[in-house]
Formats: sequence, C-alpha cells, structure tokens
Amino acid sequence: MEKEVILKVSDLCKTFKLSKKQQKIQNTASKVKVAVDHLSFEAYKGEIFGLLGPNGAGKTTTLRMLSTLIRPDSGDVIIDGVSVVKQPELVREKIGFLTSELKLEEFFTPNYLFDFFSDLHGVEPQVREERKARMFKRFGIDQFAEVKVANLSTGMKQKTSLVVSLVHDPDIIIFDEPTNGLDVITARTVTDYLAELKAEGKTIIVSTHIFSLVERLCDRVGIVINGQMTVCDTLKALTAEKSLEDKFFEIYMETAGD
Ligand SMILES: Nc1ncnc2c1ncn2[C@@H]1O[C@H](COP(=O)(O)OP(=O)(O)OP(=O)(O)O)[C@@H](O)[C@H]1O
Repeated sequence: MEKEVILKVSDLCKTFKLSKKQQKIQNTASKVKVAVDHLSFEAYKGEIFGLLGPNGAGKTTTLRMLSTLIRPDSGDVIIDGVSVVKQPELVREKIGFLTSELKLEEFFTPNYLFDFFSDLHGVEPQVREERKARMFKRFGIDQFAEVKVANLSTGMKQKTSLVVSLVHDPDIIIFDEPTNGLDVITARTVTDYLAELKAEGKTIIVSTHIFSLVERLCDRVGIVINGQMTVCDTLKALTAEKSLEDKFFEIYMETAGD
C-alpha cells in the first residue's frame, strides 16, 4: 500500500540569541546557538515516528516549531497540507501537542479543564461529554473529576494534562519526551495509550533519548545530533545488525566525534 506523507519537515532552522547568563551556562563565547540546522524529515500517516537524540540535540526546539509554538527562522513544516509558517491557527486544529512538562492551573478540576479546552477548540457539548466520559474512564480520572489539580497525585496530574491536550481528538499527536519524569506505572499507561492511538490510525511524533521507548513504539526513527538529522530510517533497518543503542553510538561517534 502506498504510504501517505502527512507531515513534511523541510530545511528547518532555528538559532537562538544567547544572553550573557546563557553563554556562561553553556560555557561558550558564542552569542548565538544553532539549535536546529537545516533539518528535514517526513512522517507517514498512521505511524509513530521517533526523534532520538542526546540532550541539547534540538528535539524540543523542532517539536515546538512543528506545534507552532515557535516560528522557524527558515524552512517550513507542512502538516496535512497546511503550513506551520503560513497558517499556524489551522495547524493547531489538526495537532495535539503534549509534553510531560505541561503544568495545569492548580485551582481548577479535571472536569472544568476538559470543558474549558473543549470550548477553546469549539467541540460540541454532546461530543465533549461523550469524549470526556470515555477518556476519564480510560485514565481513572473519573473518580477525581471534581478534585482540584493542586490535590491530585503527580501521576493523575500528568494523565489529566494528557487528556486535556487531546480534547479535540487530533489526528496528529506531537509528544515531547512522553515519559520524562513519570513513575513507571504512569509511563506505561502513557506508552500503552500511544500504541492505542496508533491502532486508531493517528500519526504520532515523539522525541526521546530513551532507546527502549523507541524500540517499543516507533515505526521509523530520525537520529538528531547537533540540530541535524543524521540518519532517518525504519526501526527494523536501524536494528538489523545491532541493538538500537549500539547503532546510535556508532552514528554518534561518526558524527559528533569530529
Ligand atoms: N530559548 C532558548 N534560548 C537559548 N538557547 C536555547 C533556547 N532553547 C533551546 N536552546 C538551546 O538549543 C539547543 C537545543 O535545545 P533543545 O531543547 O531543542 O534540545 P533537546 O534535544 O530537546 O534536548 P533535551 O533533551 O535536553 O531537551 C540547546 O543547546 C539549548 O540549550
């Protein structure tokens, strides 16, 4: 079957100006940091695509550009036919952006937040209620629906933020470091859910530095080093001769070693 490209990243670039403080932290005399450097890749409809790379490789910056949170300096991303540069508001309707760092307003309840974000996305009340009931049950939020976020456990907060990021049932899900900072049980709930979303036909882009997550979930992998796409291939091809970890280090030494 012919694969359909649903997300196309072309020649994406992003450079940050560094403050004196950032220069000190990053131990550099340079006034700028090239975070993403002419990065390109494509994702097919219905797959889980992983961006794998070490800390500071540019994964988060890339995903923020894909999600229209920051604007590329140059290059573009076409998501389901729409440009993140030219029509970011339309892209936002098609995607869900998730990060394990998302913090919810502590004063509100999961029930309130779900309704609030549904209204922002213009979800019909009937659809909203059906979706809320299903998602809250799936994640065990139903018992805590009227508890303020401040009083929820960390795992329940994470599950709530995941659910409220998907109120509009997007076809494309962009997830920065899905399991970072999560306990093993919540992490498992999240990765199982990503597999379920894939089974429903959703397209998922994840960034991670965790090999086992890629091995368990991803169909194809892009290895990002120093803001560049070094290798992009199927997980199967990348792990044909050696483990993903060994392959990664081989590529890393070839690329970053010089
Ligand atoms: N707003 C910013 N201002 C200055 N430098 C930045 C900014 N955001 C990111 N950077 C720098 O750009 C580079 C890429 O960062 P990015 O967060 O995209 O990497 P990453 O691959 O997601 O790594 P991590 O796993 O550590 O989050 C890093 O050197 C980072 O310090």
